[in-house]
Amino acid sequence: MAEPDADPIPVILIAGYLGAGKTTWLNAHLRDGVAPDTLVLVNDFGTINVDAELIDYAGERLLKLSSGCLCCSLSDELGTQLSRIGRWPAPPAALIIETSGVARPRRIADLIRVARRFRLARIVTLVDLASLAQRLIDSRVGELVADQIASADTLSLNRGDDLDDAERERLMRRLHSLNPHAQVAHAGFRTGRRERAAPKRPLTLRRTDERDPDWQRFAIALPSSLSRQTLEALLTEHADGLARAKGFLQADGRHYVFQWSGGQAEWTPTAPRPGARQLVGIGFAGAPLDALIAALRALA
Ligand SMILES: Nc1nc2c(ncn2[C@@H]2O[C@H](COP(=O)(O)OP(=O)(O)OP(=O)(O)O)[C@@H](O)[C@H]2O)c(=O)[nH]1
Repeated sequence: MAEPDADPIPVILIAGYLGAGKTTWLNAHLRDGVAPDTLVLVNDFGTINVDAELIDYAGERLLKLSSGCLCCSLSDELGTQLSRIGRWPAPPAALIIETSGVARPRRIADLIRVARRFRLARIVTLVDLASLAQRLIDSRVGELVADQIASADTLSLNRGDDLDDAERERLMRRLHSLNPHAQVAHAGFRTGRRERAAPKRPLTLRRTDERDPDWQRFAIALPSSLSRQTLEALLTEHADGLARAKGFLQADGRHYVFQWSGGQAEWTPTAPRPGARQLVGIGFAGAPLDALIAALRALA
C-alpha cells in the first residue's frame, strides 16, 4: 500500500492547440528518457484515440482517457483517475498528461493541485509558430490559444523555420506579452538556441474571459479505394469549419497515418492498424463543417 505521507507524484501537463505538436513533443521527451515507472495519460478528441496509438510507450504505463476533448468532461474522468492512481499499491514515479488540443490547462492544473498525492511540476504548451498569428486573430479560438500560452511554464515553439526575421520577432513579442514568465524552448529553430532562463512565475495569473467555441466532432469510415488527392482537396475546400483531422487510412493502395493540422496534410506510411479507414475530426459547429461531413460521408 502507498505510504500516506510519501513524496507527491510530479505531474507534467502537455498543452497546446489542436495539432500544435503535443504528441510529437511527448514522444521526443519519452525518447530522451523519463523516470522508470512514469505513467503517461492521453486524452484525445476522437472515438479512436489516435494519439495513444502513436505514442511510443508500451504497456500498462499508458492510460487512454476516453471522455473526448471537452475540458470539463476530461476533468471529471481525470479526477477519478487521479484518485485511483494515487491508491495503487505501487504508484507511478511521475505522471505525464497530454491534454486534448481544446483543453484549458489551468482547469486541469487546478484539479491536480487539489488531488492528494500529486504535485504539478510544470505545464508545457506547444506552439505552432506557422499558424500562431492566424489562430490568435480567429474569434473562435484566439482566446483559447492565448489562454493555453498564458498558462505555460514552458513554451515549446515549432514550425518557425519558414518565417522571416521580422515575423518571428513580432511573434516572439506577442508570446512574451501573453506570458512574460515562461521558459521558451525552440524546436527546429535556426538560431540553435534551446532554452532561455526565465524569472520565477507569479503565484496568481490573470484569468481571461473563457468562451469556448461550439466544438463538433466526427468519425467517418472512408473507403479503401480512397485517393490521397481526393481527401486533401475535400479538406482544403472545407478548411474553414475544420480544426483538426487524423486517422489510420488506406489510400492509393497503401496504409497511412494521416494528419491534418494547420491546413496541411501529412501522410506517413504505416502497417495496417486497428480502426484503420476511420477519419476522426473536430471543427466548429455550423454549415461549413456540416458540408464537409456530408462530403466525407458521400465518399463512403
Ligand atoms: N514541421 C513540423 N511538423 C510538426 C512538428 N511537430 C509536429 N508536427 C506535425 O504536426 C502534426 C500534428 O502533430 P501532433 O504532435 O500530432 O500534434 P498534437 O498537438 O498532438 O495534435 P492533437 O493532439 O490532435 O491536437 C503532425 O503531422 C506532426 O508530424 C514540428 O516541430 N515541425
